Amino acid sequence: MTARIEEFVARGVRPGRRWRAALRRPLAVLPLAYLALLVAGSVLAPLLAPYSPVAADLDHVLAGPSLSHVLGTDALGRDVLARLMYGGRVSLLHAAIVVVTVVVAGVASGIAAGYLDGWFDRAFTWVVDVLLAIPVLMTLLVVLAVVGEHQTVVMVALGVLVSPGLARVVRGATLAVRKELYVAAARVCGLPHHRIVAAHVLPRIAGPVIVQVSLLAGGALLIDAGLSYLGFGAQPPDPTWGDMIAQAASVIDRQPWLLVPPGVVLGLAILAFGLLGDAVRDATAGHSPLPQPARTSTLTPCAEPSAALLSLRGLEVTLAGGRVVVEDLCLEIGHGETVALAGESGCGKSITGRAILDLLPAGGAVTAGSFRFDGEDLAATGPRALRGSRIALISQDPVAALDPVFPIGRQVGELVRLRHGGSRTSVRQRTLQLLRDVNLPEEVARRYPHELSGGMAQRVAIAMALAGEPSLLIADEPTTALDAAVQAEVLALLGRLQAERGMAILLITHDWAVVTSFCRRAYVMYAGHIVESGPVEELLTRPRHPYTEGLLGAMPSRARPGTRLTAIPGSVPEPGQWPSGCHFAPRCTLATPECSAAPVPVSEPDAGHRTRCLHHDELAGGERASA
Ligand SMILES: Nc1ncnc2c1ncn2[C@@H]1O[C@H](COP(=O)(O)OP(=O)(O)OP(=O)(O)O)[C@@H](O)[C@H]1O
Repeated sequence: MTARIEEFVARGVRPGRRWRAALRRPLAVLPLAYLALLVAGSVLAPLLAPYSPVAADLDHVLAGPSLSHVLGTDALGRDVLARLMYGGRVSLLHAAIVVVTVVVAGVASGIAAGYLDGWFDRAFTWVVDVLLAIPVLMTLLVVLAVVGEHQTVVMVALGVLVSPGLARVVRGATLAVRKELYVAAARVCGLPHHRIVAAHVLPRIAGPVIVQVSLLAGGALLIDAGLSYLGFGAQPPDPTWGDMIAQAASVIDRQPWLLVPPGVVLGLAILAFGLLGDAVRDATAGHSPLPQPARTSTLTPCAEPSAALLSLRGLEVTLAGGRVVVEDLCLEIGHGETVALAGESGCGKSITGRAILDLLPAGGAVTAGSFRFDGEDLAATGPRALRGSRIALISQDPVAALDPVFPIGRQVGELVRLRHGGSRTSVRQRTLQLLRDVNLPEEVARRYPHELSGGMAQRVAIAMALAGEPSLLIADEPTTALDAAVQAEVLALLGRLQAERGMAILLITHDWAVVTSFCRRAYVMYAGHIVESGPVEELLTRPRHPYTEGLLGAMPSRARPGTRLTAIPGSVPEPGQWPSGCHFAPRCTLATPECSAAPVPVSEPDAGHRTRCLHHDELAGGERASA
């Protein structure tokens, strides 16, 4: 727990502060200043250089540093300082072309592959593997032989050849960020992909990208100098640093000093890029993502219309590896109704909620069933279009659903702007109103997620869910992580908002105390099946399934003084290990051979009260429950 809090704190350190602190260190200031000096000297060379880079002074060839030639002259009496400044224009421009190419080819493709996943990612991995197998230098020599005179093309080719390495890094970082709960939350809220990438993915991967790019920039300078040294670079009389080194090498026995200026300038430039990368790495340390992916679903057309807000019929959900985790699930929620989906851990409650939002784990899909929302059959489009606007989600871990690097006001405001548009002032007003609606003070807008308590974070999550004015809110264990007092406050808040806005709520929980205090109707789920459903009052007084009866028997609030709480023997079987027929049969005291012989049909012994039990008559009246 402590580690988790520390993780949140570390992740929540304000990025602006971290960057400013990192860039104030000498190891960042000095390289930055040096690179700025190089760029300024090169760009302003026509104004600042003391001589023309090609003006020969044959009376002063191979001269050492003097007042007239600060860095001396070369074999043709040309001023070394002037040639260094003009040479920087070519060398730095070439490095910039390589960097831009790498960023466009490597970063863009890496983000696309990591974010989109699926076939694009597979194709990307294949192409990157092929490109990585190509020897860079050999290929570059071939390019030089073909288009050697077009230095820009050569540099673009170099950029393309070295970009797969960066693309792989970017893909990995994006893949990790994509699995963060707050990215899933942003998708639930209906943010378009480009906005999610810009707001949540790019800031998180910027650190590793800048580190890689700074190292590549140094590498590009070195390769450019190498090519010039070999005579493949910009042709004389235009100076380049590599060409100056080559000329200095040819007269090293007569004037060794000539090697010093271009060698030192180039070496320090490469070192500066490396140090800058280190500073950025330090500035971005402490960001470690968590997993949680998603996939689309397929639905069949609804057989009959339904007046309910949400109607699921015969839903089957299969996860990666072909594991069926939800089977033949039927569920209805009326407009403005509060319904519970209750059951032990591992029964498939959360997966059902995620199927409704089309947010299943990678490899998961709805493999059978139909889905109708507000009279609309979603067989063709799936529920994705409803996310955020018509259906919203709040989860058990609200802090993880908030982006740690942005203040709350910005995160809520982003959704308000998306849903309602309008001026900055109106977005701000709506944002503050939403915070007030969930009983939070306005100053929370300036806070970061790690500065909130669990209850406050859950209120923020509720405010974000409300931004789209949804008709249905799926609340997945919204109070499990909170203490009893805060739990009651959050439930009271949900109840008030539900009454004020006429919003339906599907409350996923294993806590019967929450079900009884908050919901009118409940569905009881066991091992992928809905085993019983009906009004909460009836379920409490006359359970029609032994599983519901067992759960109620374990409720401390129903225990009689002097009696022991009852517990259901055994545990929920894993998907794939479900028994045939009734999934509960091995744990059931009423089980007979017929229970395991064939799938148990759903029957409706009382109006609106359904059960998947052959022996429900033996439970009717709650005799056993009260015995
Ligand atoms: N991301 C996932 N990858 C693989 N299997 C999963 C994943 N999420 C859930 N499952 C499996 O699906 C089944 C149902 O899980 P689900 O989370 O829906 O249960 P639950 O009833 O909501 O329990 P809990 O209250 O503990 O979340 C479990 O067997 C679980 O192991």
